Amino acid sequence: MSFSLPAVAKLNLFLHITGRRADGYHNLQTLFQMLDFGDRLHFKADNSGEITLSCSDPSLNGSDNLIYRAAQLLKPFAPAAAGCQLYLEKNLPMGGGLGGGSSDAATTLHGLNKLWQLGLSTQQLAELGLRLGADVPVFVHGTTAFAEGVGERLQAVKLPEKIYLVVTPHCHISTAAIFSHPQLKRDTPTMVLADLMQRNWQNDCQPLVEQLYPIVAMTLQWLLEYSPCRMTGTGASVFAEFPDAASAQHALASLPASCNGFIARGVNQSPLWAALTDTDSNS
Ligand SMILES: C[C@](O)(CO)[C@H](O)COP(=O)(O)OP(=O)(O)OC[C@H]1O[C@@H](n2ccc(N)nc2=O)[C@H](O)[C@@H]1O
Ligand SMILES: Nc1ncnc2c1ncn2[C@@H]1O[C@H](COP(=O)(O)OP(=O)(O)OP(=O)(O)O)[C@@H](O)[C@H]1O
Repeated sequence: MSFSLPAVAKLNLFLHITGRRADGYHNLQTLFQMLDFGDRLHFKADNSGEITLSCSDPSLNGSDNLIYRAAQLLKPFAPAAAGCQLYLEKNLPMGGGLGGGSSDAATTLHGLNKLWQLGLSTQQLAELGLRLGADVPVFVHGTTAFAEGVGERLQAVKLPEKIYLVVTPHCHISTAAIFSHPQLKRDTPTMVLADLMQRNWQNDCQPLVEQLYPIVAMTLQWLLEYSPCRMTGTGASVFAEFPDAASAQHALASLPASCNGFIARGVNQSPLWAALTDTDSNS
């Protein structure tokens, strides 16, 4: 059996940090917007009992890849002879706040659950995924969602499916470094979702990241000429909403050389779900 599945990006439309837990992790309130753009993972079953992974970007070939680690988490649920060959087509920038690695891990969990016919529920996959990272559960559920806790308490939200220009300045920002920084704002009051939806949306990591990485501040200034914009996650990517693809394309055409960018549509449900249904009907 073989098939391929998408691993899409997310935006944090707002990101509030409401406190720090004893284990160092932070409690958040965030609105995850799924996009229709991302990586692609190819799955092939074999009877080797081994997991092999190769990537379009060879720097990702190691066993610390979240895809490999997700596959290892599922291996104990499968017969000893169950093996797989995985190939990652990497399209998303890394360390960009778009959740690429987490999304790859979530797609791996769904893909191998199918390939090895494990019959695990989405909830079981999300709980396993949380061991790999706070962003993995939302990609396992694959819907635009409001999240609390460290990002694992999810409530699906339906939003208008808008066009976004996503711009990633050429700098790598470590999520752990931002969350452990003494100057990070960690005291935004917890609010109910209805109030959060009414307010101006903000990202509590943005002021610190703009200060530490002037290129992020400059990219936001450039994008602001076209449309109101914000940062996603802990950066470095920033995004703005556009009324249509043509106006987003107009801005993308004058992208500074210090950045990469792509245009995507916000979707309420990840295309992963439709692709999983297709593999059902093809297998
Ligand atoms: C910034 C976001 O992308 C917003 O969606 C996520 O909160 C980050 O999720 P992630 O990359 O999956 O994060 P993890 O791989 O679990 O953790 C990376 C680092 O970020 C810190 N971290 C992460 C999530 C969180 N709620 N609080 C944290 O303090 C942890 O100290 C950890 O060392
Ligand atoms: N499959 C993967 N794809 C990308 N990065 C991976 C993967 N597996 C492990 N990594 C490691 O994780 C780091 C962060 O990658 P990722 O692209 O997920 O960051 P991010 O978009 O900032 O994520 P988040 O928004 O969840 O913080 C990379 O620098 C890389 O070393």
